[in-house]
Amino acid sequence: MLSLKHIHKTFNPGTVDEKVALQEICLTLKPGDFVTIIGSNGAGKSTLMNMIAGVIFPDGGTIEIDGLPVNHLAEHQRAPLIGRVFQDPMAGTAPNMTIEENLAIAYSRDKKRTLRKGVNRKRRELFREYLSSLHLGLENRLTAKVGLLSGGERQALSLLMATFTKPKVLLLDEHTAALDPARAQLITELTKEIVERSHLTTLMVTHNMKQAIELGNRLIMMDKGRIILDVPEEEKKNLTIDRLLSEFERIRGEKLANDRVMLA
Ligand SMILES: Nc1ncnc2c1ncn2[C@@H]1O[C@H](COP(=O)(O)OP(=O)(O)OP(=O)(O)O)[C@@H](O)[C@H]1O
Repeated sequence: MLSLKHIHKTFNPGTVDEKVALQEICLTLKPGDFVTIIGSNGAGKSTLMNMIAGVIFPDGGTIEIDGLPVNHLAEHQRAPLIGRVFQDPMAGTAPNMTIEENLAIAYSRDKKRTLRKGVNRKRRELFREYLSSLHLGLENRLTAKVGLLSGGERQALSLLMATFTKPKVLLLDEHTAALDPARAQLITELTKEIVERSHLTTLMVTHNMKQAIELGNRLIMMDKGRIILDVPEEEKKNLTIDRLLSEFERIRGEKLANDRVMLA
């Protein structure tokens, strides 16, 4: 479903600011795989997500989504294939538009131009049904401006919008990190529910090791632009934070000096 082969990226090559962000990344996800990604600051996690989304392009290597080579497709050309939720709850929705208008945009993402009709009665019913799956009562607030929603409500809506059209790949970029613990837990549970229900192929970046262990069927750890650990489903079931930390120490020969990663 998602295949990355020998991906390299160096920012500002040949200058004093040269930075190798990704090196020799090879990663294949089967349909329905839910992979969590952890790693220290600057490990290359966001660069990897941006590369899959088409925000930045690799210097070398190939990216395929659902068998389609996408290396040279721009972000908007890949958009029908990809759902993405960012850390900032404000990032995925338009604050001055209503809930139903936001949903209408998400709904039309993979439709032909002729089918883009905005909101009608049939769609409103569909939106209500989808919103009620969030258990937040948003189905009764279809005409409320999104800017009025709380951070947690808005992130739940972003998640719904990103997954509405069942994208080939779902990218979750620390999407619970900006929420208080209760809201983060709610969004974590919704994520699990939606990903499982729609069998979505998912990559989730998180700094929370507990969350990385609990969610998904595979875990990868990145460091200095490389994948340094890839834990498959069976091993992941017995994984603990202590084991992850000692694996990091074993591979790197040093302790993981990163408070944000330790927060779990
Ligand atoms: N546009 C850019 N120009 C120059 N350097 C960049 C750019 N984007 C990222 N980098 C550098 O590439 C490296 C990888 O950054 P990236 O944001 O992917 O790390 P990350 O694992 O997401 O880190 P964090 O957990 O801190 O968000 C870092 O050293 C970063 O400074």
